[in-house]
Amino acid sequence: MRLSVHRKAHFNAAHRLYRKDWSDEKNLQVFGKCSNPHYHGHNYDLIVKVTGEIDPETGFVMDLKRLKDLIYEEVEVPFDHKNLNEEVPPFNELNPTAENIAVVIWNKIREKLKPELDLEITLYETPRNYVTYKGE
Ligand SMILES: Nc1nc2c(c(=O)[nH]1)N=C([C@H](O)[C@H](O)COP(=O)(O)OP(=O)(O)OP(=O)(O)O)CN2
Ligand SMILES: [Zn+2]
Repeated sequence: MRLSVHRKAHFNAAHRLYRKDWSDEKNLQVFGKCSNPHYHGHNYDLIVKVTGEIDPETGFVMDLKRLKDLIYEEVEVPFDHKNLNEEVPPFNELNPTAENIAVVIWNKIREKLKPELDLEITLYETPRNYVTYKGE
């Protein structure tokens, strides 16, 4: 029997949707206001879903305190109140779209989880725009 535990988290960050190899005009044409050279910010909401078997000894799929600490270390500390393009690798080289941010978060958390656990990330960039990624 497999079931899922979830942890919500939150961070604020600034970004600019932008490709260095495109002109400002092309960036503006493709990314619109999100390509503002002076950046803009979002209140990101994150949901981390971990799926696995219940450990018969602990009754846990995973200790949610450990998941909370993992998200804090891997996401909140490096991302919160940061300019993603300027301060948070790999977004100096990778366009910080919601999709790319979700994949980066997934990779960071995946490597800290036991292999038998499945991971899915839901990232809200605005209350109405969100992406999901489960490593497929
Ligand atoms: N596929 C994607 N499309 C867009 C992304 C993205 O990450 N992936 N990002 C943006 C902008 O960064 C930003 O999200 C602005 O989007 P927008 O729809 O204009 O949202 P609003 O600021 O108007 O706020 P709502 O609350 O969602 O109305 C654009 N596209
Ligand atoms: Zn944006």
